[in-house]
Amino acid sequence: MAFFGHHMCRAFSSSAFRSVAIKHVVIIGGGQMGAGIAQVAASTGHQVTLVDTSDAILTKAVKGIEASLKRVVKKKFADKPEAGVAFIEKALRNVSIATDAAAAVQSADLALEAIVENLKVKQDLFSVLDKTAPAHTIFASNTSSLPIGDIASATSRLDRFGGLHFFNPVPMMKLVEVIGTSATSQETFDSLMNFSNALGKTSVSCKDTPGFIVNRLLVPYMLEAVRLHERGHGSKEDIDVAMKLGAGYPMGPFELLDYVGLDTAKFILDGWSAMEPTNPLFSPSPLLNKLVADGKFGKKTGEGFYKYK
Ligand SMILES: C[C@H](O)CC(=O)SCCNC(=O)CCNC(=O)[C@H](O)C(C)(C)COP(=O)(O)OP(=O)(O)OC[C@H]1O[C@@H](n2cnc3c(N)ncnc32)[C@H](O)[C@@H]1OP(=O)(O)O
Ligand SMILES: NC(=O)c1ccc[n+]([C@@H]2O[C@H](COP(=O)([O-])OP(=O)(O)OC[C@H]3O[C@@H](n4cnc5c(N)ncnc54)[C@H](O)[C@@H]3O)[C@@H](O)[C@H]2O)c1
Repeated sequence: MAFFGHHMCRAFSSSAFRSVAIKHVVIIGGGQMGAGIAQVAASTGHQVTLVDTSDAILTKAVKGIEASLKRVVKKKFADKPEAGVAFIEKALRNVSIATDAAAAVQSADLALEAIVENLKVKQDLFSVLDKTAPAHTIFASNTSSLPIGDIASATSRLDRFGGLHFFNPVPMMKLVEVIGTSATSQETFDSLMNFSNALGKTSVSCKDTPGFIVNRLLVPYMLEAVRLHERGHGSKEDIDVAMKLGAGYPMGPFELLDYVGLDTAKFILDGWSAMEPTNPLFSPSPLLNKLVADGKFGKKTGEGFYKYK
């Protein structure tokens, strides 16, 4: 199968389902992305259920949301601290937590996953949710690199399945990539666009090609930086300073890889390398592999290319 050949054209199938006004969102995965999406959805008046595998993870996620909300209001309500407190309380009231995704989706308008970047695990999740979610519930994935159509294939609601790709840190990054597959209905696509806009984001429509727009450009760039360093052609620190001051990027490529998560970066690269083994942009990096094997996933584990403790 050609890497960029499939899922290219999106014909809108007619559907018995109208565009859905998304009010209750179930977000599966309470890590960096899931928690960030939950925060923004709750802040914009949506009812959110955040799902993960344990209460301990969920408690940490809610603490992270609270800390991030405090940073947001420090700027947004700089002159009105009381309004800031009310904003935080209102947002937190909109968030509930759960460990049973199949039960949580029974009242969902949208089920959005932000779990581990693994096709089989995402397919298994949606195949279970497909059985308990009402007919009108739209399914969406926040995948960084996998074809949405491949994830959707595990369900019977191909017309009500799309992609919503957010960026880290979600409260700060203004873009969402909205993805329809060849089977996504116009109504579903419109609902996803409306939801993204309701979150205050700028939305772009993307084809269902691996990496969509941003990651197809950003991931090869970050990996080229690692390879440049592996060749001995620059220190991590110098490369980061060079790209910040010479290209105006807010973070250098090593800082950004640590911020994204090296485990996620490796999942992306390994998946693309399996699809196109001869593409040099997707060739493996021994340094990245070693850091991941050592459990050094970046900022979230306290160490990656740099140390954070
Ligand atoms: C791989 C995936 O599929 C796709 C991806 O997501 S790729 C990654 C995309 N993301 C990027 O490229 C991020 C690049 N970095 C940046 O844009 C910026 O460095 C940044 C917005 C993260 C931080 O801004 P910066 O000015 O550099 O640093 P910093 O001083 O820490 O933050 C400034 C302010 O931003 C706000 N802020 C930053 N992170 C925040 C968060 N998580 N929550 C709320 N507010 C936040 C705060 O107001 C903060 O001020 P504070 O420290 O007083 O609270
Ligand atoms: N990190 C980024 O910059 C970024 C940006 C956009 C998209 N993404 C994508 O978002 C997804 C999540 O990335 P992240 O950085 O938040 O990862 P993360 O490691 O911070 O969080 C993943 C969370 O999912 C939970 N989880 C795993 N399997 C689960 C399951 N079956 N059911 C419920 N919960 C489960 C884990 O316990 C963890 O809390 C990935 O698909 C990733 O590619 C990541």
